[in-house]
Order: sequence, then C-alpha cells, then structure tokens
Amino acid sequence: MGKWRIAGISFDHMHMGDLLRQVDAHPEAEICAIYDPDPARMQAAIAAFGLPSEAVFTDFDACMATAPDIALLCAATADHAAFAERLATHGCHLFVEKPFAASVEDARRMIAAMAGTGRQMAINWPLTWVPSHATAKRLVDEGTIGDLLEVHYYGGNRGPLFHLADKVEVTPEEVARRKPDSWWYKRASGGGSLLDYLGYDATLGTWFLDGEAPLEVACMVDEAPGIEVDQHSITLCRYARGLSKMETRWGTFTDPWTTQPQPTCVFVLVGSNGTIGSPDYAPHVTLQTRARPEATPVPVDTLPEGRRNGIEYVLSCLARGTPVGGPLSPELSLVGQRIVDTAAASAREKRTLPLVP
Ligand SMILES: OC[C@H]1O[C@](O)(CO)[C@@H](O)[C@@H]1O
Repeated sequence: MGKWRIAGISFDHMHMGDLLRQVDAHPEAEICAIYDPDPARMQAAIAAFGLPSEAVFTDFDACMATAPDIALLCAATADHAAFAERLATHGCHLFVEKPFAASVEDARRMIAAMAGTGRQMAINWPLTWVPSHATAKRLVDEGTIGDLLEVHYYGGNRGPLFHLADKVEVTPEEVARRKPDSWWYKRASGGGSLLDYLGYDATLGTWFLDGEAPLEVACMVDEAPGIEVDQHSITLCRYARGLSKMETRWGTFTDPWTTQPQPTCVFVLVGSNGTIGSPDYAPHVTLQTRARPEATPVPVDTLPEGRRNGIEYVLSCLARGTPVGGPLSPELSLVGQRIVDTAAASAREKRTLPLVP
C-alpha cells in the first residue's frame, strides 16, 4: 500500500502545525492537502513542510476533492460537529484534535455522522503521549497503587495565545493585540479554559479509572470583567469510590512545557495502596507505596514506536485494522464530554448536578 494521504482541515487550533509535523515525520504518511479560509494562517505550515500550491486550499470542497484517507480537524471547538458531518460524507477517517466537541449533543452528532461509514474517528488528547502520564497509567494498570480511589488534576498554561505550533512563544504585546478577535475568547466559538482543558482531565481521568463515570459534578468558574469566557474552573466529581477534582487554568504563572508553575500542572492518583504524582512533561513520576512510603522517583517509560504521538498511534491502529482505544476512542471521550457538559451547566446554575446522560 502507498502512503496514508492526510489532509489538514482548519488552522484554528495551533496544534495543526504540530500534527502536520508528525505526519511529515512519519515514513508511511504524507500531507496531501491543507485547508483554511484564511491563507495567512497556512503560511507557516507551507514553509515548514515545503507544500506545493496545489496542496493548499481556501475552498473546503476543492480540498476534499484530493480524496484524503484521513482528515485532521483543528477547527474551533464549536465547529467540530458541523465539520465532522461534512467530512463523514467523504469516506475518510477522522482525526479530531482535542477537545471532542462543544457539547455532548455535538459529540453524539459526530459519532452518528461517522457510524456506518466504515471509517474510524479518533479524538486526540496530546497529554496521552506525555511519557509521565503513560507511565502513570501503566503503574495503575499493573496494580502498583492498588485500587484507584481519587484522581486530581491541575492543568493549563499561560493562555492559548502565548504559543503557536511547535510551542513557539508569542510576546505579551502580540497576545494583547490578538485577544479581542480570537475564537479562544468567544463563547459562541467554544472558547474558555473549561472547554479547552477540562476534557483532558475528564477523559484521561476516565482512562485512569478504566471507564468509570462520576455520579455527580459541581463546578465553579471565574467571572473576569470584560471577558465572556472562563479562564479558571474547578470541578469536583463524586464517584461511587469517592471524590476527585479537576482544575483548568489559562493564566498559569509559567507554561508547564517551559517551566512548571506552582501549582504544578500534574495528575495525582491516589490508590488504596499508594499514590502517583505525574507532572506534565516530567522525566519521572513520583511513587509512594505502603512498602515504601517515602516519595520515590520512577523514571518515565520510553514510549515504543506507534505510541509516541497521536498520528503514529492512529496510523498503527488503521494499519492493523483495530479500533482506536483509550482516551482517543469516542466511547471514552464521550464520558469525558459528559463530565464537561455537566460541569459547564453546574457553573451556570451554581449547584451540584447529576452527570448528564
Ligand atoms: O490552551 C491552548 C492550548 O495549549 C495547549 O495546552 C498546548 O498547545 C493545548 O493543549 C491547548 O488546547
């Protein structure tokens, strides 16, 4: 078989540049087309990957006429469902960059659109491929900390406009210039830290908990004057096994991939026989067990080929004809989306709510 032909649809989310880099680096894949209504937003990718003008489109249908095997979707969150419905008619697999959707209803529209096409949909959560979190999941699955009882997460960054693809930094002056027009700060586009980040915590949390869903959810968001979206949210989830909490923040003191801020961006997993601390991008996780209660660093695993990033993983599943699993599966991501929707409703109504169906 020839190479997987992959089209990049929409450059709203800066991760399009990172995903195209993963495609470009993959020996069995090639970028066949990119699409965005605004040519300026595609310039960096055109230059980085030497894309010819025939592969660059400002018209969606013309782009899809290249008949890609896989479409990568990096649209504003509120546009995921409409794009998925259009893409599903083109017979390609769909790779959606996080988050899943703006609502459970939209997520189910996406699942319904892809059902019966014979093609797969994957929702990529990049933190899945961070070695510390993958190592934490392995340790949980191996029973190292006994039964998992609590998941705690603090996640975020200085704000979505402070970096571009490849984590290229943007100056505070440029951030201030872009902020008034940016989709990230518009409610109707699916902006805000809760929609951007809670899906991470909720979906990876559900992965650590082997798919178990909470019973009820309570959430509070900040209300900054002059900003219509939240930049900080704290969510409590009551599971049959106890309480977990998930916090999202745009406005961390530093970006965790440059210098870990305080509070640390981290998953803390508490089990019946131990605990694991897994900071984003850390070279080791910290393990406590009953036999060895002192905090012990465990070097992170080297992720094997096929599991080093979302593109590698999805291509390896497609090559083997197996369904995508873990956090990338629509089933698990839908549980995360149900937590996100319940949290958003809880914050609006200022009360605890049962998990939405
Ligand atoms: O907050 C904006 C974006 O920044 C990241 O943390 C890293 O690129 C993404 O996961 C998030 O969607």
